[in-house]
Amino acid sequence: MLIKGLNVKILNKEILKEINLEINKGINLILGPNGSGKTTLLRTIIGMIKPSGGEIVVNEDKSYVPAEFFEVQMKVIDVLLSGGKYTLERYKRYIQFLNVERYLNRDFSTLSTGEKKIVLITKALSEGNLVIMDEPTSGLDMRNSIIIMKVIKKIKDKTFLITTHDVNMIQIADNVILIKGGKIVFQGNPKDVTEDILSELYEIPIKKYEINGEVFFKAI
Ligand SMILES: Nc1ncnc2c1ncn2[C@@H]1O[C@H](COP(=O)(O)OP(=O)(O)OP(=O)(O)O)[C@@H](O)[C@H]1O
Repeated sequence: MLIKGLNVKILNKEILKEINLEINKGINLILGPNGSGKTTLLRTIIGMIKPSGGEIVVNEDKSYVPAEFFEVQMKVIDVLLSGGKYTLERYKRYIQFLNVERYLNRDFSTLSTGEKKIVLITKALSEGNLVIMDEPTSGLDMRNSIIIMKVIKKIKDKTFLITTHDVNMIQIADNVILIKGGKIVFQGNPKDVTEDILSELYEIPIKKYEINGEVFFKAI
């Protein structure tokens, strides 16, 4: 996917300013403070918001996991099949990986927040080649967050565009995009994300730690 000179205005306010991005296969991770424009960018890519300028070139099938979702009175299996594009066969792999079998005949509205999220992630992973996920690990416990991250990391043939507030996801990314005030302030290799860059992004001191070769960031 290619984004060229993208501008988005909402109620006459510039929310995204001159966004240029090349999004390739692997994990593309977007981080930025609250209100920086992450969700607006994802919503513009999926066509929910009309840009005021620029161009988005997408050649793959998109799927989307929103950060917040509406209650629907549907069985989980029908939520998965909604859209009517694919049969159940298509979903079996990730139903199994993410242990969703046990919910299939439950009413979606009766699931917990985290369980709902896992169902929607199962759907998105099964459907799209460009998988767009808004804070997929928020609301998930540590075990489920790790399971989702490991599953995503194992998938080599898809393009992921993921927003998060979890700076420790940086190390599993192939490409890191930092956004502030509607502008891209950094794009590149996770290894090049320094304490200084993150401290400036969030306007608090952040320190980098290495434990057994793994990198962690922590606000101090
Ligand atoms: N429909 C709207 N009307 C008015 N302002 C909006 C609307 N949608 C978004 N905004 C504003 O645009 C800015 C970017 O919002 P957005 O939801 O994209 O941020 P975000 O980076 O996803 O934030 P968060 O981390 O809090 O989820 C915010 O200042 C928000 O208040």
